[in-house]
Amino acid sequence: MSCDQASDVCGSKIAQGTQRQNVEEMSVFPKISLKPEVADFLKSVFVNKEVLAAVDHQVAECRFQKLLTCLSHPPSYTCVRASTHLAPLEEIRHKLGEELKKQQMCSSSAEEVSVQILPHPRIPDVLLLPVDGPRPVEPLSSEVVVDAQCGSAVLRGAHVFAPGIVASPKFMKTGDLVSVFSDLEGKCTRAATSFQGKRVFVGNGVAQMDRFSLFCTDKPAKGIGVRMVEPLYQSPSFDGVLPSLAFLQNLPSVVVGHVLGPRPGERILDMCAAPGGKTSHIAALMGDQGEVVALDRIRNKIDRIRENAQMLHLRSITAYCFNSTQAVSSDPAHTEGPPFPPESFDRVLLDAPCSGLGQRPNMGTTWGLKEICSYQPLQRKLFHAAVRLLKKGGVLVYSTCTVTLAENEEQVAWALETFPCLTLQPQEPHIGAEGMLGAGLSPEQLRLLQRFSPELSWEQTGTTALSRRADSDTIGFFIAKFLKG
Ligand SMILES: C[S@@+](CC[C@H](N)C(=O)[O-])C[C@H]1O[C@@H](n2cnc3c(N)ncnc32)[C@H](O)[C@@H]1O
Repeated sequence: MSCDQASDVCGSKIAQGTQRQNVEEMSVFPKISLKPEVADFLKSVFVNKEVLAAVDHQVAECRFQKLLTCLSHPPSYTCVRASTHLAPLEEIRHKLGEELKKQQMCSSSAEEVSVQILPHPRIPDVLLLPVDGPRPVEPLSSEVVVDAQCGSAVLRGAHVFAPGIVASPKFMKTGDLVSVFSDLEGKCTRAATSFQGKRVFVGNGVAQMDRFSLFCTDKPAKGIGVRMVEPLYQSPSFDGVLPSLAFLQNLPSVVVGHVLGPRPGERILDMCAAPGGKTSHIAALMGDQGEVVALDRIRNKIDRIRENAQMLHLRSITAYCFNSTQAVSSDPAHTEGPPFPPESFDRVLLDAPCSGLGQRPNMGTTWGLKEICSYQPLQRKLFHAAVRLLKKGGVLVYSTCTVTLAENEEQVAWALETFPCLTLQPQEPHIGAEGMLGAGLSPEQLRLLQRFSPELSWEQTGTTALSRRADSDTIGFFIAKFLKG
């Protein structure tokens, strides 16, 4: 079934004319490009037996097709976590508005930049900035090609950084107006002068360096390579804007901190912490009173955790490079650094390494099924350590930024069976959808889970109230909260 056909099937549920118009308006990019084996696997997730017992085959297929479409598009809001441990929300909102106005004045397309900043109606430290797009921008004849990661960053408001550029016109000079294209499959040869492969247009900008500085010197080029003046999706660039007060973070990630519910004076473990977005949120929610232990296996990522803690003036965070699967010690006297004795922590966050298939915008991945399916065993090893390190009566939050059942609902079903001491808990706030059918969980259990599923509201984007749209048009994400009895 084609995407249009799938849309038509869903259209029977709502006003069809409006829906078709919105789907077309929003679908400026092709669906996320996946290896056929990965596309088949994902389809089997969204069109599974339990789902088919509850809804029509075409409805399930439609949800899957919409997922593929919305993954390649950016969410419609930029989410900023405000440092309310340092200043009141209104003050931060005002300062941010002033800073972004200054940015506007420096931009050549000043009048087009939106500075609307909305407080989230239910989350006290969230500010939302609507993303304007897709805008009617015409491509030019001069083309710069960037890698897919850089292309995704541009769609979320960034300028083009020089290391992301893979091709440029032969005689490109500083100040030239250029169109920027994202190389979807990573097939463009570095330093090429043109590229005809699979690519998408992400906007127009002004070259900040010539071709020679990009490709013909010994030193790798640094800094902004193209300053975007007409991005397809317009949202402010946060590079260096109020670094201690405004932290860019996806909305579901901010929800994780609140769901964990840390209290001043507690001892908290963040098992997979880098770059420290959630670690710093936890410390801020505790008013920097207590101890937040942050572990990550990758040494150079530990510096990022420390830098973020310093930038946000948080002293209660201690970061260690450590493999969290080994974080339980048999020596009860060893309490300083990792490994720790069992039952050392009041709350544990397991924001697990995952296949990342909820990230947006993501125009394509070259990963095969082997990579996509490699995370479940690692997540289970980490889960074992998490449960042992948690005190009785303590809270464990498990989260991922992916959409598979294997890494989400199936992990919950496995955890409930493996650890009889765990019970699922309600989440506050609960602004996402409930868990997905397919892992044998009961309706009550599914209601306790929080799955951010942008595909569920994709066609309603044009008509839904702003705050509801911000809650639903997010990255794909999953949260489960357990109590250890
Ligand atoms: C989803 S990211 C964490 C994002 C982070 N919680 C945040 O909000 O900024 C997963 C992290 O797990 C780390 N990781 C993977 N395996 C690990 C292990 N065995 N022990 C500790 N960290 C691990 C990765 O290096 C990666 O930084």
